[in-house]
Amino acid sequence: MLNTQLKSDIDQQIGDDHVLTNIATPLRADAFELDDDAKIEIIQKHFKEIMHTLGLDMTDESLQGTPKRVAKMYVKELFSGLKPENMPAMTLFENEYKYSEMLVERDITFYSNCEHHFVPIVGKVHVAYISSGKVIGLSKLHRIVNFYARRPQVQERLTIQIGNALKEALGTENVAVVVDADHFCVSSRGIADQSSSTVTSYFEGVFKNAAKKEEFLQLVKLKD
Ligand SMILES: Nc1nc2c(ncn2[C@@H]2O[C@H](COP(=O)(O)OP(=O)(O)OP(=O)(O)O)[C@@H](O)[C@H]2O)c(=O)[nH]1
Ligand SMILES: [Zn+2]
Repeated sequence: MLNTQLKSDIDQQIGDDHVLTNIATPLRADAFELDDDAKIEIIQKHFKEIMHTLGLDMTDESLQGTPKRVAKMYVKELFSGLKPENMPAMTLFENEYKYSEMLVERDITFYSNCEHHFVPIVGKVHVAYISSGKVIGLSKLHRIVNFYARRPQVQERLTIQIGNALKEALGTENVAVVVDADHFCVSSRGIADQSSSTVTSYFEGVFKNAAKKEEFLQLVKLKD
């Protein structure tokens, strides 16, 4: 039930100013008309063409399997989070202990891909929430992060999608997210800076309050 709601609503949320903020990944209406096998078949064909165009000998034994491998990896792994049915099921529990402080799950490792260059974004996500009566299985926090990471992404959208999904799943406004990531489009090409990282944040509910924000940042040790 909750999951159905998540699937249908999660990409469109009412923002702070009650303006509809569209943070949906831009997908066409017919995005899921083809099944995974059909997508793999088509991507494989096109990827083989790309490799051929680069001048690679596609009869070479080591290269032959690459188009299929890449196609499968795109559909089943790297971009599996495009498919709403891959949204993780949420396990919620009663907050039996009446724990009322923030819960922080820090250093959640994620692997995503930049939608501008299709090269990796690798980083850590730190999330926090304050229970409104329900608590969530800790692994589900990781699964939500990974679901949205498994899409072609920009970091700003990834951050908001994770935050909105947590708010929806937990039925609370009190959610914070910080994403700290290395973009290979910045480090391995282009400007080729290997030492910078990109930090984005999402603070809703009580986390807009300076003291709560500070407490969260202290707990994830982003400060000092
Ligand atoms: N805001 C934002 N920008 C990103 C993200 N990932 C990559 N970019 C940037 O998107 C831009 C892509 O736009 P272009 O300037 O057209 O691309 P480009 O010519 O390859 O740019 P260079 O990287 O400067 O060579 C680059 O500046 C990237 O650094 C992200 O998650 N968020
Ligand atoms: Zn990029």
